[in-house]
Amino acid sequence: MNDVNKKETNESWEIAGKTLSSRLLIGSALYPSPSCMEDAITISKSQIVTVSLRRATAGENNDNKQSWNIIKDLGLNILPNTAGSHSAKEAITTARIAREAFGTNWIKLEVIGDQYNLQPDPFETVKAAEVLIKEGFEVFPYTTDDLVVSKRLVDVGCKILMPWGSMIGSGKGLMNPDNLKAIRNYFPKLQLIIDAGIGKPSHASQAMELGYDGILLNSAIALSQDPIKMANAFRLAVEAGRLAYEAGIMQEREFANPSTPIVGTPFWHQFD
Ligand SMILES: CC(=O)[C@@H](O)[C@H](O)COP(=O)(O)O
Repeated sequence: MNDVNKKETNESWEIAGKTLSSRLLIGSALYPSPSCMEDAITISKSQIVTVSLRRATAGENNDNKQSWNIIKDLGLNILPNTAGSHSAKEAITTARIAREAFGTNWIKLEVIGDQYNLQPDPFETVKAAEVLIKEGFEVFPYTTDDLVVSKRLVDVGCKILMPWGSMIGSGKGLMNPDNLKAIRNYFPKLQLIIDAGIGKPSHASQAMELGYDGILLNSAIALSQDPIKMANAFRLAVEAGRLAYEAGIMQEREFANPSTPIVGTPFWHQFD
């Protein structure tokens, strides 16, 4: 590949010991059917798929087995999640079962503290992360955009943080971009993934332009009218946002600045 062609693609990146080309992490729930899920995941080019031990994946409950077989056959990295847990104890038990069931030490730690807005419980999340890291798990904690909670998670050993964009399934995008920027600036080396609340491809681009390392989403793809087309749209948006970040985004200015600089005498005056 020559140098110009190389600039068409994102640089590869590393997370939890894996080198990946895609920065889009995808959920496996809420799709109208297992085959739609398969096509959407394939076209998204995602290399990490999150699956729940406690919840259904695509389609009806009896489609669960079929969905799981499809995901296994895709040969991607599986990120089991603890969705449905409301305490550290519940999440730890779920993570331990998931490690056996899925044969991976990766865990998306999700401890819900409020059922109405599905906000993560920061206290229980930190408690569970500490135990799981000691047990050798690679913890991907779903957290809010609070800097101090992020610091506590790092203190107990988290190398990845997954702050929310906004509430799960809300599609509201980035509620607090300034908070997300603060986390990015405070932890320049940590792997940071936006998890939840992404509703449109432009939200995903915005997060990538802030320098986030990846995006995890589910509802906006699975619940769209055409999940396969939408998965492709999100792939492109994540790639575009990352390319823009790597290219160096221009600083906003308070005043106009001519994009065509005027140098010397305008050419028509030369004939005066
Ligand atoms: C699939 C999963 O793990 C979700 O809990 C995740 O947080 C994605 O949220 P959205 O459905 O809002 O994209």
